[in-house]
This record gives sequence, structure tokens and C-alpha cells, in this order.
Amino acid sequence: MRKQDLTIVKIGGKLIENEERLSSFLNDFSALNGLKILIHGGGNMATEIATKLGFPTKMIDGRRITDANSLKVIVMTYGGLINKTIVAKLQALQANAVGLCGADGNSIVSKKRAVKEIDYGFVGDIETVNTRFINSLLEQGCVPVFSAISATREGQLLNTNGDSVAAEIAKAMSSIYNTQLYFCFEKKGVLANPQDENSVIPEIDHKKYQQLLEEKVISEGMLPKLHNCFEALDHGVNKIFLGNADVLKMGNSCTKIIK
Ligand SMILES: Nc1ncnc2c1ncn2[C@@H]1O[C@H](COP(=O)(O)OP(=O)(O)O)[C@@H](O)[C@H]1O
Ligand SMILES: CC(=O)N[C@@H](CCC(=O)OP(=O)(O)O)C(=O)O
Repeated sequence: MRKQDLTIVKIGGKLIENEERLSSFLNDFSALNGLKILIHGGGNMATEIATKLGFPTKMIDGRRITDANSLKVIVMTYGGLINKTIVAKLQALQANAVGLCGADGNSIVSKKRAVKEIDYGFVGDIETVNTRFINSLLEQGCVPVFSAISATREGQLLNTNGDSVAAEIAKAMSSIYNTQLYFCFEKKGVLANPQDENSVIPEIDHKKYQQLLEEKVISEGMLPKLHNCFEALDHGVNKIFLGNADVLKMGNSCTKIIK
């Protein structure tokens, strides 16, 4: 029997900050047929609030170095302001959204990243996704909305890259559903020339990905994003797309990740 479809969408922090683009995106998201899950970032807003509080931000290859103060800002910003704003807007669009972080329902258990060359601080690498719990929400007609936060078995909250949260949820839920994963960010897709908004690469396979890495066409936040795309593709996720706030609209140009 064919599995039921599940759509998983990650929305990046730069889109969340723009009220018009966020509303338009949430309209499209709420109108999607079938079961769905939303994951959001909020990196830019956390940086802005941390700066106002006098905590400088350090990023390495698109990943935040998270000390105790930045973790507090992150939990308040992602788990509080952004998550609840999105949930309220989705409720107004008749989607029964439920806001979560990885600690809720023990949904995403992670491990603090081991210190190798770099000490990332309170950053989590996901170990398990509680598919039973997430599925119970879907079966009740809820739309889970996850922030980019996970927790250890010992109860330590950890900052967790939003793209990784989306990819790990999609991978895990692929055991039950036919999954499609969308990464929604500022650009129309992966660009051959990051300065040219119209240079969207329509399809990327493993070979092209290696080539883009070698040619250094991808950098910063695009590095974890594409890494997560191929992780998901290699672990059962059926379809993966990268595009801007209009990526859920029919016929919109974007990048498709293929085998
Ligand atoms: N080849 C590329 N194509 C598109 N964006 C790229 C590319 N290389 C680097 N980037 C950068 O990566 C960013 C996306 O990563 P990130 O900011 O982490 O996304 P998100 O909004 O999901 O947090 C783009 O806004 C762009 O600045
Ligand atoms: C460990 C790590 O880097 N976590 C990310 C989580 C937020 C995120 O992914 O937000 P965007 O989607 O807006 O980039 C961060 O703090 O920036």
C-alpha cells in the first residue's frame, strides 16, 4: 500500500523578519493539502537581540558558537517570540498549529557537540526523533511547528541548526510517510552565481554537489543546508526542494535535489 504524503517545510530566519513575506508564506503553507510540519529558524533575530544585550555573535561555516548567554537568547527568541507568532498566525488561517521545541514530548533528543577543533558550545547534534509522538499530533489533525532547539536526555536545551532539525524529522518520518521536504530561504534556490538572483541551478545531484563545493560556489548557511539535503535524500526522503518564500506556489522556480 502506498504511504500517505507528509510535507515538511523549513523557513529561514530572514523570511520570518519580513511580515509581508511571512504572511504570504504562511498563507501558502496553510493551504497545502494533507499532513504537514513546519520548522523555523531565527538566526538573524537572535543575533540582533544578542547584540542589543551586549553579547557578540560568532558564526563558523553557518553554525553559531553558542555560549550560555546566547543559549538564553535563543530559547527566548526561537522558542518564545518566533514560535508563538507563527503558531498564532497559522491558527488564524484555520491550521491547528502546535508550537514545540525538541524538549516537548521528548520529540528531538540530541547530544552536545563534542569539542574537536572548534568548541561550538551549547549546540546539539540530533540523536533521535520521536516519530510516535509527532505522528500522534498529525493523527489528531495538528500541524506541529518546531523551533530550532533540541534537548539532551539529561534535560539540557541545545541550539540546533534549523535545517538539521528539518532534515532529521523528514528522515525519521519517512519510515511512516511518503515525505517531501522544502527549504525556504531568501534566494530563489541554489545559485550558480550567488550575486545573480536569476542563476538558479534547477537540479543538483551528488556529483554536481561535489563540484559546487570544490568551486566554492556555496558558502556560509548554504553549506549546512545542502549537507542536510543530501543526508535526507540518502535516508528515505522522497523529494527535496530549495527556494524562496514562494517555493510552495505552483510552478515557481527552485532547486530540486536529485539522486
Ligand atoms: N550558491 C549559493 N546560492 C544561494 N545562496 C547562497 C549560496 N552560497 C551561499 N549562499 C548564502 O546562503 C544563504 C542561505 O543560508 P542561511 O542564511 O543559513 O539560510 P536560512 O535563511 O535558511 O537561515 C543565502 O541567503 C546566501 O547568502
Ligand atoms: C547551531 C546553529 O547554528 N543554530 C542556528 C539555529 C537557527 C537557525 O537555523 O536559523 P536560520 O534558519 O534562520 O539560519 C542558529 O542559531 O543560527
